[in-house]
Parts: sequence; structure tokens; C-alpha cells
Amino acid sequence: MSGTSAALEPPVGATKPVRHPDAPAPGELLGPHYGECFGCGGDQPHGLHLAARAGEGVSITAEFTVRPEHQGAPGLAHGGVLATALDETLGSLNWLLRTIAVTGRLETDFVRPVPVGTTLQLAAEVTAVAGRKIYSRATGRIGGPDGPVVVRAEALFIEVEVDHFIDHGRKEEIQAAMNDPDQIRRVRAFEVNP
Ligand SMILES: CCCCCCCCCC(=O)SCCNC(=O)CCNC(=O)[C@H](O)C(C)(C)COP(=O)(O)OP(=O)(O)OC[C@H]1O[C@@H](n2cnc3c(N)ncnc32)[C@H](O)[C@@H]1OP(=O)(O)O
Repeated sequence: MSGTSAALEPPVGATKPVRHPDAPAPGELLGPHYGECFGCGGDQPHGLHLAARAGEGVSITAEFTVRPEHQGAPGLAHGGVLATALDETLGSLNWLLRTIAVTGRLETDFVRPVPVGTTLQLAAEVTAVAGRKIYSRATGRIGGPDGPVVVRAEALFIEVEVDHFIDHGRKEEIQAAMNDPDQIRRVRAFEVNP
């Protein structure tokens, strides 16, 4: 049972999302947006190591395999970890809009338990845009891309300036990111947004 709250209903006048002309091609693996990210970073030993791929339009697919360090109940994925996988997949939609945005609201339905060892097949799309507000939804399935839905989410992301991270992040990590040429390159890709 999904219960979308009023905050996740696009307002009258919301528009369809527009894929940025420089968005990664459908099928292209996006790679981590930040090596230390708990969702996608390769430098986080206990992270999700979620791998996202550009889809058609403003959509994304992603995979995440539940490991023992992601347990809540014995042998089952922690719900917060599953919400993280959904959040990360939804956040990856930013690559296709070339917009920097953070999660304002994330509503999650946990439909079935997800065992350790399972690969979650995620799919997400932006449904509408209204000013700084980006409306999106995602599903996670097991047993393949056409398997049963085990989690789903609807979200509202809010567009921010890059200063959001500089102003609020801890200085050590901000400085390290600024000294990393790969990180600078990833951020610059978003600064060409028309
Ligand atoms: C390619 C990159 C891939 C990245 C993947 C990352 C995946 C992970 C994504 C995340 O997890 S991001 C981290 C978790 N999120 C945060 O830390 C965000 C914390 N919250 C904030 O910093 C601020 O609340 C926020 C920037 C979201 C909004 O503050 P602002 O002062 O900029 O905006 P404001 O409060 O004026 O809200 C702007 C509009 O959004 C609406 N809004 C904001 N938060 C809302 C909310 N929670 N629910 C509903 N509506 C919300 C707000 O009502 C308003 O609507 P109107 O324009 O119609 O008046």
C-alpha cells in the first residue's frame, strides 16, 4: 500500500523533466559521484557499492547486492540500508538533469523482506519538475529486473548550489575533495547546466 503525501504531489504547473543534452548515453555506467559515498563509493568498505546506469529519458537503473554487513534482522537487509539504496538511485537521476539536488523527502514502502546475498534491481525516474523541486519515484525488485517489487519510494529532491556542500560539509572532507582532480571534474560537469 503506497501512501503518497501531499508534499510529493507535483503542483499544478509542474513540467515534464528534460534530459540534459550532455547526459550520459542510455546504458552508460555512471560510476561513483564521490569515492567516500556510503551509497556508491568504492572507498567505503561497508558501503552499498551501488552501480547505476543511465536509462532512456530521465531514468536510471541500478544494482545493489545485500552483504552481511547490511543486515537488520538475521539474514535480512536493514530497512535503512534499503532506503539508502533507493535514495542513492533517485539521487543518481541528477546526472541526467545535470542539476545538483539533495533529498528533501523520501517515502518508502517495504513490500517484502530482502535476504542477504540478494541483488536488488532498482529503477528510478523523474516524474515532474517545479522550480527547484524535482519529483521522482523508484522501485527495487529481486530475482531480476522483472521480478517482484520488494521496495518502492517516492521522493522530492530540492535543487541546491554547490555552496550547499561547501557551507555545510566538514572541512577535512571538503578540502580533500577539492584537492582531488577527479572530484573537481565531476562537479564541473554540473556547472555547465544552461
Ligand atoms: C550525481 C550526483 C548523485 C548524488 C547522489 C546522492 C544520493 C543521496 C542523496 C542524499 O541523500 S542528499 C542528503 C540528504 N538530504 C539532505 O541533507 C538535505 C537537508 N535539507 C536541506 O538542506 C534543506 O532542507 C533543503 C536544501 C532540502 C531545502 O532548504 P532550502 O532553504 O534550500 O529551501 P526551502 O526550505 O525554501 O524549500 C524550497 C521548496 O522546497 C520545499 N521543501 C523543502 N523541503 C521539503 C520537504 N522535506 N518536504 C516537502 N517540501 C519541501 C519547500 O516547501 C519549498 O517549497 P516552495 O518553493 O513551494 O515554497
